[in-house]
Amino acid sequence: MAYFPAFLKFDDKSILIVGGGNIALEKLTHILNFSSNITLIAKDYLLQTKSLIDENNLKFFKRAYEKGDIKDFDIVIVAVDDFNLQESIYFETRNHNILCNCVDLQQYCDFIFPSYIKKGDLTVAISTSGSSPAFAKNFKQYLLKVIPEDVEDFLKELKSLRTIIPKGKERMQLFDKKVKDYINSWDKR
Ligand SMILES: C[C@@]1(CC(=O)O)c2cc3[nH]c(cc4nc(cc5[nH]c(cc(n2)[C@H]1CCC(=O)O)[C@@](C)(CC(=O)O)[C@@H]5CCC(=O)O)C(CC(=O)O)=C4CCC(=O)O)c(CCC(=O)O)c3CC(=O)O
Ligand SMILES: NC(=O)C1=CN([C@@H]2O[C@H](COP(=O)(O)OP(=O)(O)OC[C@H]3O[C@@H](n4cnc5c(N)ncnc54)[C@H](O)[C@@H]3O)[C@@H](O)[C@H]2O)C=CC1
Repeated sequence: MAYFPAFLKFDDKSILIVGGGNIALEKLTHILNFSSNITLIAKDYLLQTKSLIDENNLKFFKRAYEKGDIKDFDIVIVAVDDFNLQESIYFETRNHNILCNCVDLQQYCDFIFPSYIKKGDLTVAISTSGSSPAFAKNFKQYLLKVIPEDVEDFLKELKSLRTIIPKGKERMQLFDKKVKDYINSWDKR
């Protein structure tokens, strides 16, 4: 079954990352763009992970995961190099109202991380449903070259016009044309 693409409200969720290595660092970097309510538990932390923790004043514990650690969290990301621990934390979360992501075992993921672009209010998320994360990453890099920097300002302008112009057919047509013209102009840049 395919994954349902949705944009989650993150700033009211408490997030636990188990692990402090390369992949925990990647997941942490991505999540920090949307929330700072993040706690980490790991036996060891990469220097770079520890710097991000300090810069963002995050709560962290330098120790092995213990059963029950998940219970106060809404979202748990298990970024450890231990498949048994990934599996057992996933099954622990089944007794709670917790969304779980295990970095190696897709069958134990309630959600998967997309590759994404964020420019102001524009977010483009790319997933291959786990078929090829490398494709998701490289396709993002391609799209980054296509989408112009000023898209952020263009969206601001549209947002403000939507508050001024009354709703209705005319407004729909006006916005449709304005956006078409803007996107068509990318080819000529
Ligand atoms: C299922 C998923 C679960 C999840 O992590 O949520 C998952 C799982 C696994 N990834 C693996 C490998 C790699 N992952 C990346 C990169 C990214 N992986 C991400 C997401 C996801 N990875 C989810 C599916 C996303 C989708 O496609 O829909 C991205 C998009 C987002 C992010 O990490 O935040 C981020 C790019 C971010 C960016 O730059 O934009 C690279 C490329 C690289 O690092 O250069 C490689 C090596 C090349 C390759 O394998 O393709 C392995 C095997 C590990 C091994 O071989 O040991 C597994 C486990 C398995 O498949 O068994
Ligand atoms: N989903 C994805 O995008 C990808 C997933 N992976 C997978 O991610 C996993 C992690 O990879 P890396 O971060 O590179 O490994 P790493 O060796 O850099 O980090 C592993 C981390 O897990 C922690 N850890 C291990 N056992 C623990 C325990 N019992 N309690 C608390 N912390 C514990 C270690 O202290 C360390 O911080 C690997 O199994 C790899 O196959 C790899 C590439 C991409």
